[in-house]
Amino acid sequence: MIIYEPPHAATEIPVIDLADSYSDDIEKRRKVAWEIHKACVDTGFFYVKNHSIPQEVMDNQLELAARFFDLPMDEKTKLDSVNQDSTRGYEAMAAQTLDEGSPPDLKEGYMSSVEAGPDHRYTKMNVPGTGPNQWPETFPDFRPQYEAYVEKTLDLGRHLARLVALSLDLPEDYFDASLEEPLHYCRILKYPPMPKDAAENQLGAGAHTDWGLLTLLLQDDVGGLEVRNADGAWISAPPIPGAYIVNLGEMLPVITNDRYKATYHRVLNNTTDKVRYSCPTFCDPEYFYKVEVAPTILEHDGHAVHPPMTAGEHLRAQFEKTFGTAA
Ligand SMILES: O=C(O)CCC(=O)C(=O)O
Ligand SMILES: [Fe+2]
Repeated sequence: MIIYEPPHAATEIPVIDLADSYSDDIEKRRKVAWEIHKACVDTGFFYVKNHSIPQEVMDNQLELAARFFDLPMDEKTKLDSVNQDSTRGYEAMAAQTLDEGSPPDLKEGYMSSVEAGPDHRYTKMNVPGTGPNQWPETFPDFRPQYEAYVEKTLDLGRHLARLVALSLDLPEDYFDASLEEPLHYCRILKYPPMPKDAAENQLGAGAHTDWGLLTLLLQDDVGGLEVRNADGAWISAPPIPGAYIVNLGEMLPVITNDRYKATYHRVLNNTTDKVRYSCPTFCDPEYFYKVEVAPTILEHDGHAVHPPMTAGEHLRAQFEKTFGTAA
């Protein structure tokens, strides 16, 4: 049983070594899960090292991002996400405002999600916001490399979800079925150096929380990510070579009756002359999975703090909270 304790205000983000989490020895896996438990309660953010993704794969993905953003503008705008209603594709500079009421974010992006062609069950069931991805025709290597990268991060997401399950005294496979075909989103982002004439409170990415289950963030060596701790102070999440940053989305407070945090974060690219590239993968349960308080938590608390919703409804509600129902 997990008793509620108020979180400590973290001054730095913990680094969790995943090596033992791949062990056959359950006690070793539990120890790693306990580290994850503490990080989820205190910060909602942690680094993982000794994970399953080779350095070369990480480097190649950031290089792929740079090559994509170097495509001629008319090639990128052919893939503009505003051309269809599934939010997949190219996101022009300053097209998104993650912190409502702030000036637009100083970033350019591209996003892929579940490849839902005419035969996909989501298409047949008229799931909102679904559809095929938009891949650049003049860059044929892009799609296979991008898709292979997504698969690797989703595998890491599944592994981390097993540790999160253990960290909540749940069966290790608690999330497995929901993550067989995750409702994932994978983005590449390009942040130019912050311009001198940026508007007040105009950032690379405005302060926001993520919406789903787990986010796995790959960032280059430029830095600029900041995370808000339990005291409301912003602490920096500098690049650590070889490590991923993992953070919890808004589904985990629902599952844990608010024990685990979906933490605010933001990006400033304050270096004078370097572009920053990053690649977050949002690993979320499939559309119809019921996001609800976990049985171990319910047993202890006797009630659910948040109403249950399907993963799809939850993401839609988060989207509308951020962009309004008109979006
Ligand atoms: O680029 C980053 O470091 C963070 C991006 C992010 O927080 C997001 O896309 O949700
Ligand atoms: Fe985020």
